[in-house]
Amino acid sequence: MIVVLQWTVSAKPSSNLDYLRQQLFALRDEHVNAPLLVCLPEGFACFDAQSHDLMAFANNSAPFIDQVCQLAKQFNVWISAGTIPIAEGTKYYAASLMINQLGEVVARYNKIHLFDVDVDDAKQNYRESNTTIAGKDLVVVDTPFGKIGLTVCYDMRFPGLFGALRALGAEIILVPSAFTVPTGKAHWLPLLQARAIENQVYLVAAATTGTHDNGRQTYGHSVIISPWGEIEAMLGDEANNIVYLPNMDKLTDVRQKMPLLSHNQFNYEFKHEQ
Ligand SMILES: O=C(O)CNC(=O)[C@H](CS)NC(=O)CCC(=O)C(=O)O
Repeated sequence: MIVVLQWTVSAKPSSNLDYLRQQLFALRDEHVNAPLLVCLPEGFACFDAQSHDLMAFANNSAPFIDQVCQLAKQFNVWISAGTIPIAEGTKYYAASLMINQLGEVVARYNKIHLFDVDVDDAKQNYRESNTTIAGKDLVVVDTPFGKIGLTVCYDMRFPGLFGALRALGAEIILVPSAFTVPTGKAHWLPLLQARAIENQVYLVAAATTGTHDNGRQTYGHSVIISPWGEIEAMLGDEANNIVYLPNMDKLTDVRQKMPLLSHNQFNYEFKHEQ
């Protein structure tokens, strides 16, 4: 089973851990026997805090990561740990960790495409690269749920990344997100549906939602989309969860009937810009 947790992520890491712990308790009562992959939003550790606070957290995020790992072990679940800032020098990576049910970090993807964009909302100018280092490596990780490709939020606008993950064997692609409201209204679903359809993968997008501590708003609408592009489950802008069992036979069927990977005549190249 895939579980998506959507909530209004706080700037306070301990509040976010408390929320995660509460949800894991509730899930354990409801889904005792099924193996669970619990997907958390982008920025779920420490959302949009003042930049010096975020940098301080990023410099010492290991204890927080340990606590998330302990929760995975305690509740016997896999956790897609949305993004956690992990410092290198004076900036940090927006790292998406995959943690197994033993509490081990089995994969780490650093967000590749950084959101340096002007948006018509209250914040207006997003310059993620001021604080964040762009990742360079593609990650597909073997799990009991399938082969999972890792991406983050703004990455969803770059089909080359998703095509490359599919070519590496991805069956499910995760897109933990913190979308703006105007871009979400305009693009969220069509982008995710296109990425699912063209790559014939399940797409799982866990998003943060609502008005955050500093007044910034995010779009919510966490969603799971099938390899045929169907919206299998979607939330609104309230805090809520999705619990969903993907059907891998359906994925195989879609790929067999329309073999896009072998028909594709184009390759994208990954340009390392730095
Ligand atoms: O800042 C944090 O704490 C967490 N990270 C984010 O909120 C990131 C970087 S500012 N947001 C996005 O990538 C939005 C993309 C988007 O909205 C679009 O592509 O339209």
